[in-house]
Amino acid sequence: MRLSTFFLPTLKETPTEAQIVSHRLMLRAGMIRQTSAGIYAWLPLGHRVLKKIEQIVREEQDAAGAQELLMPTIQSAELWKESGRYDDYGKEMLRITDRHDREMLFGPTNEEMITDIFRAFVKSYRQLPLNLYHIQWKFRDEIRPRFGVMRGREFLMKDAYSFDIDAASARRSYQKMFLAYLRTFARMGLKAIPMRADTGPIGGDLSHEFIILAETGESGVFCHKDWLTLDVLQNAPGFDEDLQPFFDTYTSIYAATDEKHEPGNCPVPESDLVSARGIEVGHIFNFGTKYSKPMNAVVAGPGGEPVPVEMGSYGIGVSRLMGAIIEASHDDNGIIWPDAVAPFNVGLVNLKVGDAETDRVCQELYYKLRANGMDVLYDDRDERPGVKFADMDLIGLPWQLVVGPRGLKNGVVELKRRSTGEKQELSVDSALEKLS
Ligand SMILES: Nc1ncnc2c1ncn2[C@@H]1O[C@H](COS(=O)(=O)NC(=O)[C@@H](N)CS)[C@@H](O)[C@H]1O
Repeated sequence: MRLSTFFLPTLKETPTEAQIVSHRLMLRAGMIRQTSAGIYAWLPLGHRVLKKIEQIVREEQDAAGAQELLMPTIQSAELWKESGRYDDYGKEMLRITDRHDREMLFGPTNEEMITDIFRAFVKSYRQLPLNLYHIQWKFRDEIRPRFGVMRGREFLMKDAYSFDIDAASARRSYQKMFLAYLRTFARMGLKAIPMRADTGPIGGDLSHEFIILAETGESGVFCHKDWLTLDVLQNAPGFDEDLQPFFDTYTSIYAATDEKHEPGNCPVPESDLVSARGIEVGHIFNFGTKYSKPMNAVVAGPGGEPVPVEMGSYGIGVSRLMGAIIEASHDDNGIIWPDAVAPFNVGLVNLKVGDAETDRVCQELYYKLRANGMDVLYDDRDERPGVKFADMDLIGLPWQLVVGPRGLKNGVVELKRRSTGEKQELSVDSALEKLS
């Protein structure tokens, strides 16, 4: 992509309405634009990151054996009346009336809808276990949307739903999602700590929130200091193995949100207890027959008897993750994207547009890097080097490859690693090799 034609409306000044660094940087880097309270347009740079985050979530759900589908955003109120949640949900639910005066709503979550789809087709325990998920926009009319995409009103969520014949099998489904979540966040360069949590309007009695430690986080959390150094995926089991030992290990090291933490009843000595702020990037629930009973989602058991299925639901805040990653990975100059979610892998900087040799080498690098499968943002603008370097640091691409007449006289280009600031002078071929 050539920066001279790329729609990247960066801002010079820091927007006053942004209270936290991720919101400030997403606006300055031209990634989003607020269209109304808590609702955003995803501009090209932000959209690229959103798709990369989505793809990692998708791959790890698929690896765990979940199957992707796509449910609509607009739902009938009928289903929510069946489950009894239509009135409970309160003002957060955006209620809509269609032209035939039918009561509809913009879905805040999909337990009812997925249960309706399930009960229409699944009749036997032989078809279980089943885990269906989608990555779809949700609407929750938050009373105070804030912190940019962190607490939006329209936001992108991966929500998965598991169906099992009994509680033991449902626990295994829950454990598979538990492992999938730890793998997912680790791939994004995030340390997510699973914490016992309240179940709230979703329901059930077993629930974990996955929290990223960040001083601007909305959640107050307490955990054993070991969490700060643990590598949970070292020797992690495969999805087809017994996950109970892994699950027991990583749910026994103390970690609790402030709602669950009882200072007088905490097993961790003061000296080992960390109190911090965190961002909830995922939340998983096991809620048994809370929806299958009222909605009559039953299958024929081994003896032919009708069995209401045991369910769980598993959410990841895909759009919230964009903000969480920036909160966890930035410096004074801007964003520092982990390689796995970066909008482009390399920022190619031409220091002297119009200089024949510099232009030629940039063209060659631009062509060869893309031929090697790299996403390249080529800064071919007629701008001063200082502006180019500042923009590249702001948008946070993992690598900057800088080409200028002086370097070329010595047969070198400069390669900079954004996360460390480390710079190397390399020949063109060595740079290509290092980046491929
Ligand atoms: N207002 C919001 N803005 C951005 N992300 C949100 C918002 N509300 C929730 N999320 C994200 O969505 C995740 C799942 O939301 S949830 O309410 O906890 N869980 C559910 O909705 C369940 N149905 C899981 S399938 C949260 O962990 C959080 O990361």
